[in-house]
Amino acid sequence: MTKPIWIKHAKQLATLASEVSGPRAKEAMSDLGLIEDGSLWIEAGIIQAVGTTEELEKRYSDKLHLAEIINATDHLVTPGLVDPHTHVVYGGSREHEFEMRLQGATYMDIMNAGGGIHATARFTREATETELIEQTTRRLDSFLAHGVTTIEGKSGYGMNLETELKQLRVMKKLQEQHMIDIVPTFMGAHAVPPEYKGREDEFVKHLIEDMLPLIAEENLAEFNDVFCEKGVYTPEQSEQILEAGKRLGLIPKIHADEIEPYGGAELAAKIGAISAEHLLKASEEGIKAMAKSGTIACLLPATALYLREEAAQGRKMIDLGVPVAISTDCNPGSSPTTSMPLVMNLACISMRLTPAESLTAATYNAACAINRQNQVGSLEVGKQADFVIWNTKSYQELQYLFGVNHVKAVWKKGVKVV
Ligand SMILES: N=CN[C@@H](CCC(=O)O)C(=O)O
Ligand SMILES: [Zn+2]
Repeated sequence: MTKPIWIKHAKQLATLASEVSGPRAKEAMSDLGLIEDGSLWIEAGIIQAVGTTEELEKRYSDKLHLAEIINATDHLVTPGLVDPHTHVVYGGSREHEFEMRLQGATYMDIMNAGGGIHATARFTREATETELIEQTTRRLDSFLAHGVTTIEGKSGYGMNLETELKQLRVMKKLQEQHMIDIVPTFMGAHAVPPEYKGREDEFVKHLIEDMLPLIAEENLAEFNDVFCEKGVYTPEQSEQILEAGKRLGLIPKIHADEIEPYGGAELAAKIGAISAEHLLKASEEGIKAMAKSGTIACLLPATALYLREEAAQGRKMIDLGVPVAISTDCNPGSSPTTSMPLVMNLACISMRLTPAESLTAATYNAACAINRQNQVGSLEVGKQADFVIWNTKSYQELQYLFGVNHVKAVWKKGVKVV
């Protein structure tokens, strides 16, 4: 039997526990469930008790001598960060596009000329499963090193059945091999594959009739995502794809209003998507509709910065009642990063979230965006013992010190992994 683990004397223990159930909006995003001189008791990878050090010392007085004791004096302890939107499984690299964009080419110019998502699809179609596992493992290690213990991962760099299946199977294998938890999303509608150019509706039909049923039958994904954008998939096509997924039990997500306002936020609210992603150009009506439907805004400030675009209106969304989550969007084109701490900094700097809101967006609300709020995202009895000990004294200091990795230690399911 493994020893119990006692984390004690955390200067600040941000539990993220709250009376509010479900995604947090408005003031609820500021409630971090803080405990000064906080303590956690863990057995078999699961949190058994949360409280002050004094409380847990009394409660477990007859077991203290059996425990592995971790002294977190002077440190902030938070839940393991959750990244609810990544394209982590891909082949190749696109550094030359970075230079093209610096010289004035836009993201869509590059994609329409056969680069962008299409370039990564060519690399990913060619890569073997073993190569993809090797490349992705390096990124997963980097996520853990930055305090991220659960991520979502999307397919979408195949856009043919064979490669979409390959990406999803790679995620399944990595889920077994790696300490990080990966929650899979099917995104066959990430772009229109070149072999279907001019025959978009035929591809939509193929995706609905041939791809989605197989993905669902093999239980390879929990979510279904579409790039709803001018020149990619129309709101009508997106709706058809997402409704077809719903009928098979796949929960809808939408890449919405990233480049142009296109009714994506409105569509997310209409079809009951769990989250809408990007939203840089979302309309006020769309934001209000999302607040009403409780759709989570999954905001990606590192992507906006990398594309040198104005960030999404995170402050306004929270004020209007939309629950906000944040993510790296880790992908080889518009956000090649695994740093959620940087994303938390950017959420404050470029979207004017408060430090407390930013932490909620990167933990509990992020877990809600991938339907894992009962397992991770907060430090509560019965949940996985996924947590980070930071080299800062407070969450305020963590958000203030910019662009540096302050991770001291990362624990996943009660095991120290960093
Ligand atoms: N915008 C669409 N898809 C990804 C980028 C994919 C890529 O450029 O490879 C995103 O969420 O940012
Ligand atoms: Zn994305």
